[in-house]
Amino acid sequence: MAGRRPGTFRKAARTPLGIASGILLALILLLAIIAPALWTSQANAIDVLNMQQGPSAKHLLGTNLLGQDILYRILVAARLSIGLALAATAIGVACGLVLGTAPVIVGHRAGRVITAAVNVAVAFPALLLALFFAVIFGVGARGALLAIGFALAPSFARLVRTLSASVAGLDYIAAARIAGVSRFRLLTRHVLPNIGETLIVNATIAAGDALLSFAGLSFLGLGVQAPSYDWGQLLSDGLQGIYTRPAAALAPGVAVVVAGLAFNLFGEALAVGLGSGTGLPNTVRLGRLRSALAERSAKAAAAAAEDQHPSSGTGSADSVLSVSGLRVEFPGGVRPVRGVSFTLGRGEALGVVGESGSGKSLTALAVARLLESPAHVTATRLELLGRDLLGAEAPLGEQAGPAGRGLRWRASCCYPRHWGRRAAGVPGASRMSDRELRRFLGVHAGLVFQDPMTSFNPVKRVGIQLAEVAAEHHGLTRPQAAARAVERLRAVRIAYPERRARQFPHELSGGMRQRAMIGMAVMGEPALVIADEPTTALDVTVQRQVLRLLKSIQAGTDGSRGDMGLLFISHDITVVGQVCDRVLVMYAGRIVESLPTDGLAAHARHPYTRALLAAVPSMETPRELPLAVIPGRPADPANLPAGCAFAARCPFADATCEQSDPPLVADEAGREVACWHTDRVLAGVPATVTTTVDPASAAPTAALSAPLADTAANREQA
Ligand SMILES: Nc1ncnc2c1ncn2[C@@H]1O[C@H](COP(=O)(O)OP(=O)(O)OP(=O)(O)O)[C@@H](O)[C@H]1O
Repeated sequence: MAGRRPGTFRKAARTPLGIASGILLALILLLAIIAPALWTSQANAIDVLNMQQGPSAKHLLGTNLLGQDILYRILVAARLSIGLALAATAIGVACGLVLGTAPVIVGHRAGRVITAAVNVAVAFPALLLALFFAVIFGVGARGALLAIGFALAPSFARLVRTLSASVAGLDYIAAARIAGVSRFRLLTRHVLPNIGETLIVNATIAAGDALLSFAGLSFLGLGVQAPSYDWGQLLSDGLQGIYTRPAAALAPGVAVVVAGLAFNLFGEALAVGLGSGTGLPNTVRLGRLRSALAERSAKAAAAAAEDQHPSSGTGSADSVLSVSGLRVEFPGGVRPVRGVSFTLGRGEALGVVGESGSGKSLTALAVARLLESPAHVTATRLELLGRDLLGAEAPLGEQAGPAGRGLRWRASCCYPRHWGRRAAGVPGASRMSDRELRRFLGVHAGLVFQDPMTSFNPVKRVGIQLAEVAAEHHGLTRPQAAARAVERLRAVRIAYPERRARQFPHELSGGMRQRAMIGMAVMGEPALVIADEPTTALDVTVQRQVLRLLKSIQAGTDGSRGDMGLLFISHDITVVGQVCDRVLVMYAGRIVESLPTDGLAAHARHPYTRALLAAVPSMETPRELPLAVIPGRPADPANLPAGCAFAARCPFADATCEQSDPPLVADEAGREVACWHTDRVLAGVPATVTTTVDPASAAPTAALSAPLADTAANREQA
């Protein structure tokens, strides 16, 4: 919804259903425009010799009481019927917009009254409201128009309110608020443009309903009055002779149904098309998968090379999560995750660090099976508690895996709805259906996102949202789930949990929301919790509290089982050092180093890891010198070099680095690094041959090439 790219709306209509219903709708609208100009005289012509006749060659659908041709009248009535339906929908949308957005503009108290009134109005069936308003506004086309328009308003008001609430909590709205943007401007510039598409889809569907409602009112004699006529009135006229001339009644009925269906189906097609691309919080904007088989086979060779990194991805009986050869690709040759492998043991906290764009979040989302098309996720192994999460398709015939790994199977999945539908191919893994997989992940995995505001539904109370998880995945009754939600809020050290459970997300502070999010993630004591930069949005004090909380839950010092695996994603290597037992350093979609956090500064051998450590200022960092930064920019996942992706920014890089990507090699202590020059890195001897390092970044480069500064922080880490 928010931030949808231009053109997506048009693309949504390009489904088979969208095309068919679009053509039908266009024909009906064209008919409504041209029919009165072409056939009004024939429709109004009175033929006293042929009154109340059945279908004949001259009058294909017969004639009415005055001998007027029913077919021509149905064609001509299209304009009034459809015009009134569209006008009523416009009134409904306009009133809905006013009522739905009023609470934002008029302030809290008046806003609550309006919201309550809208909620009461929504409880009444729209047709009942239309009849009520029809009596108030009087008989006739204008009265019916206002009646149906106002009857539609409450549901649009509710929709606008819900949609506005869902975008109102987003970061950019908060930023605009802080910048002093007025409420009205906030609404017109930031909120409404982001809910426009959904409103249009709903308005299209509502136009079909309005058409039926008009036919109903006219049929009851409350709508269009003679000498004007619409389909409802023709239906009413035709019904008088239903037994002798059924065509006169059936034909206007068919016209109403066909036109109503065209609106509804077109709206549905738009909704399905647009809905498939809308997202999860913190997720990736999705478009269309364009991967052709030829492209796939061309990439296979490069993939094979990347997957040869031995890494820690062999899996073990005691591992919570086993990932091997995980890659994520987007159309256009974008390869943000390239053959990532790791295992996460029970009770282990594994950190993933790297600069922005290194592929950390996509790795987490792929593991949690949250990536949708056009993201193309493949892996040779993706198992949680030994169960295959990916579902596997037939092998692509690649048997050229790394020596000792034996036959290599390539599991592939693009759409969540395909989960489990593929034949199981990963040895030892059992296949799950879609439902089983959802349930399995719901019970055994929890997620904590960077911004809990976008992860919580803004219009639902916190307790209800937590309870939903328990009710859905743990089979608890409502009261049990509610009690569990309160208990979890207490466990994550939220004061007055009963009261907080009854509040909406926006009523909690940032730190509280994040703790509530953690509470939600651990509702069922999952085996795996993925925390994607959970403290980035928090101040340092709250950050410490949240980190401690996560650590205590993971280690079991808070009374929980203590065997939870924590996959902790951060761009801050010192935070990872505090929370995790082991760290994976990611660069350009690959793991370039894997080592224990204990003695991180002393043992880091990859220039990138050392650069990340050097970039952390400490109390002893000389204030007169500029802070060390990593020169240049992160590699573009759509345009990766043939050799080491870090070479262009690395002072140790030489021709070898530019030509070939170093494999991830384990030392005798089990630490893994992907660098051709670890000895020189440890000795702090930069390359003699200058590479393509950005000359503008020469000064910081010196900081990289020097051995890691002997600062207090580094000593502490060492
Ligand atoms: N839908 C998409 N289409 C194309 N490229 C994408 C898409 N989503 C993400 N990417 C690219 O994938 C790369 C990795 O993204 P990811 O979100 O995993 O990075 P990250 O390391 O988590 O960064 P951050 O710390 O900023 O969250 C980025 O370069 C990003 O531009």
